[in-house]
Amino acid sequence: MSSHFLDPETNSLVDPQTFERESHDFLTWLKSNPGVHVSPKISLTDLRSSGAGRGVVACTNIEEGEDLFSISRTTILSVQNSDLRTLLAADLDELDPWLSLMLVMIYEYLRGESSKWAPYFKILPSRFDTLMFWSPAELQELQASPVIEKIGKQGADEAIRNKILPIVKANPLQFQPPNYLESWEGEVAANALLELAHMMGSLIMAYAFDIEKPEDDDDQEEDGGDDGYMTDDEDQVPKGMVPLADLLNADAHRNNARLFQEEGTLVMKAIKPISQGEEIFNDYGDLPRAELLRRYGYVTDNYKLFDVVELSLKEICQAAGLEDAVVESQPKLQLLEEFDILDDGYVISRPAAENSVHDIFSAELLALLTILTQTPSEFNAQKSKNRPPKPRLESAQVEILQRALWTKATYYPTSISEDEQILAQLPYVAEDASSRRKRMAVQVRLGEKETLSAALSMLEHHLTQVTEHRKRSASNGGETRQAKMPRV
Ligand SMILES: C[S@@+](CC[C@H](N)C(=O)[O-])C[C@H]1O[C@@H](n2cnc3c(N)ncnc32)[C@H](O)[C@@H]1O
Repeated sequence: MSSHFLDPETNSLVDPQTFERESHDFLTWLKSNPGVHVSPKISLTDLRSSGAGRGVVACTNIEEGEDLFSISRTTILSVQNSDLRTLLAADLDELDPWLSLMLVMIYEYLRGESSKWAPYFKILPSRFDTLMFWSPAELQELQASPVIEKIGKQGADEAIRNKILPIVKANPLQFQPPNYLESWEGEVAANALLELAHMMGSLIMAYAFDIEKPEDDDDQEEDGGDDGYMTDDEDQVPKGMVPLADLLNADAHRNNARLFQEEGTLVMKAIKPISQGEEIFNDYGDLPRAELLRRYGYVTDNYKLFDVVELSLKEICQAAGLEDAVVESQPKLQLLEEFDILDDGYVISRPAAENSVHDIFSAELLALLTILTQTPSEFNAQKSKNRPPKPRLESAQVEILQRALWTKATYYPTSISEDEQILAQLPYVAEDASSRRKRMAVQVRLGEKETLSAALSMLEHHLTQVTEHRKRSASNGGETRQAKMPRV
């Protein structure tokens, strides 16, 4: 059973009756807001026994296209709708969408019952399994997964200390310290704020929606941003907490509802017929399980097909025998950089039966491998053509890729079969955080190893095809070379 829904007073699991009552109070509050409509065909349900917290289910059959609920824009917990917007406008304007919503949520949370969103906060979790909260020992279970580098805890801590704490300290009237603190001064208070800010940051990451201006018409999925809580420039869209819309769990295969952003309201509609008793699912996108874990703190096998393995530029350069991967000292890398096709890392998706090498190994990766295998005279010719190399995947490129993938596999201390055995011994739904997290870590690292292994098998098969083609071509006097070369 998930321990996310704890009674803040007793720190013990909220009992089912209290859980039900909080759901009921939340819905009563929500429906009391102007412009909010909730279909009587849906209800909130307790899914803690399957590790999924609260969820939304159909109480009766629902047709495709039916409105499940609509939430007026004024009910969204956002910078726009909070009084803090008028009280501290200048401070809020200085912050990016993540930090400004974080500050607003801290403000509203500290107001307790005086906040318009008090009944909403009561049903939101205060504990998370997102990677931000894992101990070093728990993170170690992820082994060589690159997701560890993306957690961004240090950057988030710094942003909170440097940007949020000074505003909170300077405005004690707006941000009343909790009872156990006299003021926001000192390290104990700073740590308490850090904890509160991380709670809000994690809620934004796993619950918030990008809120489009009414005139934009693209539908939005929930977006957890990039590394840490902070985001790239392109992800500067205002964010908001949309009550009820964020109580839908997600499932890559069973997605049956979507949030449509209309002029004055956001409407959740059924995108498929939904049968009585069925859970109503959103979709968080095609996320590898490592990302699902980082942003949402859970994994399910339904996201297995999106697993990836990542090779860094450095790992590929090493496999190609280069001394380093410093662009300034490597003319081949420089050339790719000039054409804007050099990356720090390359993502390799989990191969499916219908995939060709072309689907799994990107054109940018193949261009890198191609240039790395060019002889000095080929490279000079390439430079004088002033064109990026045509991506190839023949034996020379395959060899580098195989070497890089084999080396990568050695960074994971356990094998696929060992992980399968470990997984078989771990409880499916664990009450304690450490076994729950261990299970998820093993699922993630196992998925990456399976992806590595499948990519290697695919390369092996491709190499056989390339070799056979060469032999056939040689015995035919080279005539079939262009016509039958395996596609890359
Ligand atoms: C947007 S909220 C959904 C509502 C959430 N279940 C709750 O009780 O507040 C996202 C969180 O729900 C949980 N979740 C979503 N989909 C899930 C699933 N298919 N299985 C288990 N947990 C899920 C994860 O903890 C995730 O961070």
